[in-house]
Amino acid sequence: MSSLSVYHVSSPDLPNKVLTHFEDIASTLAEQGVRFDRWQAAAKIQPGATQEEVISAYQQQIDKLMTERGYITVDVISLNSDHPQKAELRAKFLEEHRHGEDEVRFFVAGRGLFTLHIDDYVYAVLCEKNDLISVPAGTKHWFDMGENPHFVAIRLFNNPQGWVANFTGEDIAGRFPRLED
Ligand SMILES: CSCCC(=O)/C(O)=C/O
Ligand SMILES: [Fe+2]
Ligand code: NI
Repeated sequence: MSSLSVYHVSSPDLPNKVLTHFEDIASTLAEQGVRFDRWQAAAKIQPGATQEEVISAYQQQIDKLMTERGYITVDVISLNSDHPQKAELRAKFLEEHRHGEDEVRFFVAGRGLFTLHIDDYVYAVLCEKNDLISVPAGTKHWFDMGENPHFVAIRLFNNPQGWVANFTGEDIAGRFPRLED
């Protein structure tokens, strides 16, 4: 079940609130300029499927997002626990970073934990299949795929280079909860 836990930066062990209803998650994130939608990921895709398989299964939804919201590049992260570089990949996304553009991710299988650091608060969003999250450019955040990744996310960019991250060098991510297996 998707969820949102909101913490003060000073209390990583105790969330101020935990939300599990879609409307509550979406409205709380919207107050921070973060868009959280639920789409239908109808095609059956297994983590580990290739980028080509995923894009062709979701071409219609991708085209809709690109046309309506102006994204120009798309790629896919599709990982399962057999991936030989899973530890390195996990470590890279676990460092707090920002992007110069919105971070748009459509989960079409599995799950992952996005954590956003906005002013004095931390918003941990457990995203699952069907969730579409759009985090505004410049928002500090990190992502945990867990020790045994199991997810497929379509990433949309309005930058022709695709994924570019600016790491903040802060160690805040290490203080907040990780994705449980
Ligand atoms: C859920 S897609 C992989 C993570 C990613 O692209 C990112 O930028 C995390 O912050
Ligand atoms: Fe990111
Ligand atoms: Ni699965």
